[in-house]
Amino acid sequence: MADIAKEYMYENIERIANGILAQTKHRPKLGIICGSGLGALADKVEDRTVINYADITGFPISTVPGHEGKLVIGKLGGKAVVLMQGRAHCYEGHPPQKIAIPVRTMKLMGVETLFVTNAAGGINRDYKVGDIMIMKDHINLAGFAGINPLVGNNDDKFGPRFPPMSNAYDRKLRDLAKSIAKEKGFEPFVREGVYCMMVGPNFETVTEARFLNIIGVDATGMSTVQEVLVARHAGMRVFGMSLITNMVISEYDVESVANHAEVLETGKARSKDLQTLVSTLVERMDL
Ligand SMILES: O=P(O)(O)O[C@@H]1C[C@H](O)[C@@H](CO)O1
Ligand SMILES: Nc1nc2[nH]cnc2c(=O)[nH]1
Repeated sequence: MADIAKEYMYENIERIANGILAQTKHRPKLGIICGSGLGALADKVEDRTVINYADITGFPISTVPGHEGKLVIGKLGGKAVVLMQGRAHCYEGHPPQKIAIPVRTMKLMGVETLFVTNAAGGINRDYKVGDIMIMKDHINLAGFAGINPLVGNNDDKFGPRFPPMSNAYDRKLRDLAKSIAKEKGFEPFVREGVYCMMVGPNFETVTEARFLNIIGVDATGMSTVQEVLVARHAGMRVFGMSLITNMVISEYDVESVANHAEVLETGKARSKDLQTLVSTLVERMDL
């Protein structure tokens, strides 16, 4: 088996984590990754330290609009958090092992729980644009093609060779999120379902959309799953939410097509409710 590249090694991640901790007084136990157009949550973080990904040697940089590329460390809902305002994706040319770096960095900073968010296309035909889907499970379709951040030599300091994945999304946090949604009157647009990662960057063909529906997918996107695999490998607790920014076209020969501008627009429109859901969850969860 090929050796792990130096940049992915424990010692390098430890160096990155210590470098970040040296720049802030906060010691977060919660990490939050904001997907396309969802980075406004960072505005709610108080007493913050902000570091550009470009200033963190070894961090993957995002090149996509809607991903600010900033690490924000401070207080949210009374708790210390480290928030990623945007993420890098495999379709930007990053190997999956590189996508693992920010999650492992958070782990070595002391983070125990990871929240992941993303913009996704609705596959479930009962879903509507603007729905928020609590992630119950995922299908790692990219993994079926061998694209998995855990491939390669396993360093037991990060986690075990064969991590279970049948309980990836924390049940208690999902229940808490659902009860908060009920209390806030969000029930009409909060769902719970299965996310599937496609590598992208193209959106789905009609037949791919139909296939995803048949195999039990509710929403599809181009991220998140690899972060979840790495977090669970490292023993972190995970909670995830998808914002349904568009419905994936599942009829042949229709005029409209998916586009990134629509994704960002919906992100803006539903941003406040998503922020309320996340910040209330942070306030009420045990850490
Ligand atoms: O980072 P996420 O998964 O939120 O971004 C989604 C997938 C693509 O990067 C982009 C497509 O509009 O949004
Ligand atoms: N793969 C995929 N990713 C998305 N991200 C936001 N919308 C979509 C979509 O329709 N398909």
